[in-house]
Amino acid sequence: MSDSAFIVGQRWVSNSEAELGLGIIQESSGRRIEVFFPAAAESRFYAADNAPLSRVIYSEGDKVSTREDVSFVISAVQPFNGCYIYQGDTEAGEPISIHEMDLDSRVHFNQPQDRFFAGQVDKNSQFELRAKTLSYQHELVKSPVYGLLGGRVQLLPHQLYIAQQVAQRFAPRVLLADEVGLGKTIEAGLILHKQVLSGQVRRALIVVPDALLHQWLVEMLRRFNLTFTLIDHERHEALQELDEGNPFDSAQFVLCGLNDLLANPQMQMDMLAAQWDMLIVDEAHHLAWSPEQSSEGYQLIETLAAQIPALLLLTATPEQLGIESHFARLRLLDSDKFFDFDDFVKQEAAYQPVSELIEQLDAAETWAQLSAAQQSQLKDYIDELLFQQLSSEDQFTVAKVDAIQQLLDRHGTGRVLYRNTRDVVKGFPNRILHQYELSLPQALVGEEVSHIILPEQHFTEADWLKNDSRVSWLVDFLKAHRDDKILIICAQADTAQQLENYLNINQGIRSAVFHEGLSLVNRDRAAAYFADDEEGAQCLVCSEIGSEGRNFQFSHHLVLFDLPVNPDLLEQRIGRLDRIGQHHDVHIHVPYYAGTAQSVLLHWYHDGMNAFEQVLAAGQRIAGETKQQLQAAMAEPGNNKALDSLIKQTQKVTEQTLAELQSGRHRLLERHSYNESHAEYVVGEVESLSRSLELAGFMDDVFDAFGVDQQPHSSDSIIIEPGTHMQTQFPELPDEGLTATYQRHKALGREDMTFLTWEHPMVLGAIDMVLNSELGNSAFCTLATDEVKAGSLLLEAIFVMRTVSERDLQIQRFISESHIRLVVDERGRQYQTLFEEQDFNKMAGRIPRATAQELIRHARSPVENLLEQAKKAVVDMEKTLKQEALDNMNNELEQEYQRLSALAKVNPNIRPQELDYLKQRQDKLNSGIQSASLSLDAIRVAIVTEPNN
Ligand SMILES: Nc1ncnc2c1ncn2[C@@H]1O[C@H](COP(=O)(O)OP(=O)(O)OP(=O)(O)O)[C@@H](O)[C@H]1O
Repeated sequence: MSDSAFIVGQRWVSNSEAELGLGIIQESSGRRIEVFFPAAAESRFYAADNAPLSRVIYSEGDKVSTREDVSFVISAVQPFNGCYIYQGDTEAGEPISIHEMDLDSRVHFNQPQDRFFAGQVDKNSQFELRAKTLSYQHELVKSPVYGLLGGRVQLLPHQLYIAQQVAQRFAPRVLLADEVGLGKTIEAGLILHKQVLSGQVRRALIVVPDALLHQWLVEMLRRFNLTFTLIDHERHEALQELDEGNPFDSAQFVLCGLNDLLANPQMQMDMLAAQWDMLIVDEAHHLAWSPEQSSEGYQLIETLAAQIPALLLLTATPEQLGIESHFARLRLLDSDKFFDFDDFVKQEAAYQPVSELIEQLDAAETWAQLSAAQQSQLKDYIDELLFQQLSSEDQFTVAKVDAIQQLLDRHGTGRVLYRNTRDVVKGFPNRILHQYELSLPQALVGEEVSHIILPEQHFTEADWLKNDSRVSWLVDFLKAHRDDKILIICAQADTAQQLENYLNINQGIRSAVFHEGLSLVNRDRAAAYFADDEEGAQCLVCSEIGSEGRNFQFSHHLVLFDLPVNPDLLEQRIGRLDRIGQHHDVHIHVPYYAGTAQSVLLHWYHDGMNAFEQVLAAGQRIAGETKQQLQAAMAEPGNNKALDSLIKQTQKVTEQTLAELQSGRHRLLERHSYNESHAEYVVGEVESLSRSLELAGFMDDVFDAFGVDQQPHSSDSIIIEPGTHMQTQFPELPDEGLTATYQRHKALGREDMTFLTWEHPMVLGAIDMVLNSELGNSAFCTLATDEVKAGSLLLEAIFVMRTVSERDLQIQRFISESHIRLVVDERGRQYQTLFEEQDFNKMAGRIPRATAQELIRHARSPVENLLEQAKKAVVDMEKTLKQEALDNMNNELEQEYQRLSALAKVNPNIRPQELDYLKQRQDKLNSGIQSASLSLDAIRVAIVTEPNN
């Protein structure tokens, strides 16, 4: 509507000072008008014939507010003495009718057409940036690997495979049980990150042994940009004193030490009273349980696990304490299914034939190669249709892949348990054992050799350091390896402390110590001193506690000052160095006294089960089965016969156990934990979605639009700083600026640099900033072409599908287009195919702002007509797009539902909640899509001009 006579009481907006809000004509006498802007409490005077003002008239359906802040949707607009009366119903259902003078003055124009008519036009580049941002955002959200790009991690197939499999589920509950050092923390981080980005997890809680708090805090932040708040008892107390509600509600992501929690009942109560979406528990094998009784730690986690929907338990040794302990972890994941231990043991035994069948099927090239018994077993295990395909030779090869998948899906603890081994992951360095046999020092001659496991305990305390030959051996060793970082592990904290003190003070060796007697801060400090490349310690002496969960792969020499009796502890020790990121062979050095119990242990590990040079999947079990022989041999270390018999027996048990694991449940587990071709597909998708060059181009435009300065730093990196003209705070950009790279390989080597990916909070923040602000949603340009008559007006309109629905539904995923782009003329003819986006951008010329405002004042009515034409044209498109989205969604969810409910019939690990959730989700998505509509997101009006040439 155009209405330019100035009448007292009318509402107008300033084209050049839109921030003043809605103005009221105070006086209109002849050539001068006075406008009062109540929101800014300021008046302006203008010449009536060229006032930079736009008339504001609302239409039916617009939502407005009164100056008393009562809002309503306009149902009728009545003219009244040159002004308007707006009528409607308030939210409380009361009829309301107000003069336009009584409108709220604090309006802010953000709708494209309102801004356009108010003369607020943006640069062409900003309009183009907006359209590009819509496309990029849509592409991200639609991808099945959205959430897996942003980690500062190498793209390792075994981790991405698990993360993708697990994170796509509703409230996943799994046990991540990869072998030591294969990256369970990273897998948990990837899963959490993906679920956070997709809106499924808003609040997460991590509970870990106190010694690992700092490491988790740092890993989550530097690798995933997830900022956790550490709440220990001191912080809990401080927060309590502030009296601002439950201390655990003070942060979105919280990290806690298990022991700290156990010592503080109030902390436990507060933690249980808070709402969480995901719980992660590291080193979960510490939670002791038996059918008769469970530890306090177990009980606490059990209570938390019962009320938090998603649960990730991490342990490298799921069966460390035997099958009972394994069952205890599974119970936490799903107590409905794992409620009877004896039943579970029976089920476990039943996996063997399935596993064998899978192997036989895999090896067969034709149906006929399978025996009649195997064929009939398959008939029992798989779907009828699939069985028919499998048994007809021409379909055998294709059906075989599906049949194996079905067998894996339906049998075993598969869905709740993932375990990758070094055999699958490959590329790990060798482990090399170096044995140093020392003769018994004089002071120990006559001691009971069968007791010598920790030799330092057999000297007088004052002089063990002087007399224990392992110490002098160690000093020589360290001096001979001056340029290497050496990790030394011993069982006892006292030993570690005294040994380090001696190395440091008496021998002048740069060393650090790490044991349970130190505060967490001092432990982290010691680890950091050891990690420091330039001025750091040459060696770190750790007690057993140092051997759990820590990352010391920058070192490749490990000294085992003594040997633990538990094979899992031995594996934990070696796992500090033999982990992802280790680039050298790992050298394991063991000094020991000949003819003592200690030497028996060494032979048992090395000659009996090869535990130093390879990872043992079942060390604990082998230990259990050879316990008696071990004790006998240790009781008489000089008795070669006993030693021989121990070694032979251990070798036999090891061979048998490994063979069993290969064929039984472990083989099933291995197959289900890693599917090479799917893993490669996931890695490929992550790589192709990463598009670092495009991201750099996009961010150049964003920095430009928001006034952020950037300059090259070194190859592949930039320095970003707030510019002097920056008007709003730029997300995640500190005042002092930062150095960033778009390259993963660079980011992995340079942790001081920010790694910018499409999922980095700065990039996500920038995308939000563009799309949630009005930047670029109204533009005016020339269009140099001879395809349309010069002087005509065209409208380029961008529509997006909007819906009011919960974020975690991610409706965008089902909508095939990020936006609809239309180019129309006054008669509704469409030109978007003739002038494709890129071409239009190239042909679009700048119109100076003042000229644009002048033109807009005269073009209101034709532009309103163009808008009408565009809106008419999208009606059908909206229907098609919605129908497509509904079909896509129903297809996907229906298939998923069918698959899961078929599975639920045979696999008890499918929780009924998962099926309910799918149905509810489908319903919510259905109504979300039904209520979606195409809404105008941006407009660019073009005046056609003659081509320049
Ligand atoms: N994808 C990856 N990219 C880069 N570094 C990785 C990756 N995966 C793991 N790492 C590094 O390898 C080391 C081992 O990973 P992590 O701590 O997650 O293993 P883990 O299985 O939890 O070990 P443990 O069994 O000792 O607790 C860590 O230093 C981790 O940062």
